[in-house]
Amino acid sequence: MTDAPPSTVIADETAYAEAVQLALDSAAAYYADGTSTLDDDAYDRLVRGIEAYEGEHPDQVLPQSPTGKVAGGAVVGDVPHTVPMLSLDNVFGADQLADWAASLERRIGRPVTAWSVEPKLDGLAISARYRRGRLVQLVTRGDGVAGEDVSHAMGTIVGLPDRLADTVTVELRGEVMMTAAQFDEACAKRQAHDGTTFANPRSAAAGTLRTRERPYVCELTFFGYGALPAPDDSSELATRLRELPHSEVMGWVSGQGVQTTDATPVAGIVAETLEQVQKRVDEIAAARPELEFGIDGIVVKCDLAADQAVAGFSSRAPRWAVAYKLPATEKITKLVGVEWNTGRTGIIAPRAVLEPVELDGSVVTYATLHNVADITRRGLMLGDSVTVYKAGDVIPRVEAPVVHLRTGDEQPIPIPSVCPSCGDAIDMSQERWRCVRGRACRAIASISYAAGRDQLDIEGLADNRIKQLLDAEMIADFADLFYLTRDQLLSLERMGAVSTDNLLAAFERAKAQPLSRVFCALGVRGTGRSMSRRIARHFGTMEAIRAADALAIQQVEGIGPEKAPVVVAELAELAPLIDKLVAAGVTMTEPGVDPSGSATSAPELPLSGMSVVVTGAMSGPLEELSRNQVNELIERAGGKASSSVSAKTSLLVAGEKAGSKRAKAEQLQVRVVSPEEFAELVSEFLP
Ligand SMILES: NC(=O)c1ccc[n+]([C@@H]2O[C@H](COP(=O)([O-])OP(=O)(O)OC[C@H]3O[C@@H](n4cnc5c(N)ncnc54)[C@H](O)[C@@H]3O)[C@@H](O)[C@H]2O)c1
Ligand SMILES: [Zn+2]
Repeated sequence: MTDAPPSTVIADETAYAEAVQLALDSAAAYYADGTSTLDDDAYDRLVRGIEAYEGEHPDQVLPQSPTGKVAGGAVVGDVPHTVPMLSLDNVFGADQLADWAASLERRIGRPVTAWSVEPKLDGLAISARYRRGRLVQLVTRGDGVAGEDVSHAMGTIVGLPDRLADTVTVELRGEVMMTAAQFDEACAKRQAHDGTTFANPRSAAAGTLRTRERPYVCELTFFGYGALPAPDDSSELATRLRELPHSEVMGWVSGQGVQTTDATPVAGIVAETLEQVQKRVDEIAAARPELEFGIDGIVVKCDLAADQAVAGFSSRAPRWAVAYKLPATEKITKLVGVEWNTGRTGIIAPRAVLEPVELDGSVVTYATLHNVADITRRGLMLGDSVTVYKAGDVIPRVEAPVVHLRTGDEQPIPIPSVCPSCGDAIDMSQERWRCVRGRACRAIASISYAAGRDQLDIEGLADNRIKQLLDAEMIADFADLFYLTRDQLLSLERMGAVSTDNLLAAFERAKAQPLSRVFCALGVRGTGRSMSRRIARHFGTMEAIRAADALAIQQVEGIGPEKAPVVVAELAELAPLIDKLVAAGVTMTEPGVDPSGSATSAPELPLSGMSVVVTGAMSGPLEELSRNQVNELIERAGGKASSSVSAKTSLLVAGEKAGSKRAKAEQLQVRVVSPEEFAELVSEFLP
């Protein structure tokens, strides 16, 4: 988080004028009712682009440009502020913070010994005017000089009392926002009223604060971050507020019964050194995903009134404070689909498929939608532009549709009427839908997968047979199959002696499958057939795989730092199952791999170092093999099975009806062999 994020590239004067107009329109919508078409990241990139263009073409700067103005110059007000309500300058990382602090200390001519460090609340600034202890007026920030009267919102803002503890005359400044719970409720109310919703808590707060007449009332939250006496007030309190350190002013504010962030995990602190400031910045950033309200950075202020007074203000922002920005946690993207999955416990959960979007350091393609109620409560539709939230390690979630970006082409989201995994009924009595089979539902799918042709290849074990065995509680997972007795199987309905013996023989054959298939049967997330083969060939034994930590697992080609810990964690979870497999005598080694686990490409193997592609119909000794089995054969013989022909391909095995891959191989002068020739080459590895 050290560098400033990128900016929009502006090519010429026309593009510049368009960019300025877009920034003005967006900011006007953003501060008015939160209906901007841009997310914050896009807006910030745009403004940085405008700034960069203006730096290079100072003669072309338009008077209405948003740069250097409070609220991007897009807002006006008619209630003058007693003291301007300004913006904050930004820093992006520790180095920039240190530069800012150094220049501030040069300006005031002494080191700053006390820094106040607070969260930057992501809402709307408001000035709350109290006269003799009574709340008399609420004013928005506006253009910084004058704001808009929003006194109608009095009484709907938690944390902003009608009366203070003392009969004092004072102006409180702070942020109006919505907590996650308030946002949910606001969405539900609006959904019930006009079938639409708010895009995110900040725009819900903006819309709610500024709308005078709404048939429904939404609750807001206030957090104070400053108190100002009137400039001409010379009372004892006014003098005290002017002279106290910021942190003590905030103590006084909360003593008046006004909410501050004091009781939250991101309470303001006073730091003596920049190291301590940075430590608190990191703590606040780490706490962000769990907060009940949005923050978009950390505000660092000179705590001492004397330092603030000497530092003063620029026309746009105080010089004694700075915003340490955190990466955006929310973006607008498209909802392209909804998938339904039944989880381990039988819970049926929808998952949003998104147009990929970069968020807080990773690309997000899927996001949680929690449950059906969540979809209806938000009135989500397929094709909607949606706000997606992700911070740190939290699972990304779809916050809401951006209703004002609808085109009319949006479609209702299909809701399943039966369990997507087993086809049985859905228990809809709770908000979280469940398959009526509960945990057993997942078991059917995972056992059926393990028994599949490309895994343990257990012939004669159809899904209804698996259901029967689960219902009779003879098995709970696929390892239990290897413990079934002849008598148990015979006791099942529609199960004769012949099928019983066939099934038992299939179980015996399954025990002899190589490690790569046994591993694949485990169904570890992200490890399909070819990945399982790679893992098996890399480690050689199940013991070695189980002993591997994330770093060791990452040595396998194709497993990155994100996937490795998942594999390790899932294997740990599967330990009891694997133990049962071991005890049942299932094969736990990979043929042809040195048990030390190292050698995967011994030079004496016929295909070592070769990338082999197979296409067309197999014939001769390969005729009976599935494509997966041919691929296994290639890897046993030391080669790498690949699915497409490229310049890196060493060999194409082309059967009849080979088609385009053959043409491409010829064009690239890749060696082409028939299935028979290939069988000859790898004869000692044939199954
Ligand atoms: N999506 C859009 O179209 C769009 C348009 C305009 C602005 N924006 C977003 O708004 C941001 C600029 O917002 P801004 O001009 O309201 O604020 P700012 O970034 O200039 O910061 C100043 C504001 O910080 C707030 N604040 C929060 N916690 C505070 C604390 N502890 N102490 C002091 N102040 C605190 C106050 O409201 C203050 O007015 C941009 O970075 C952009 O992301 C988005
Ligand atoms: Zn089910």
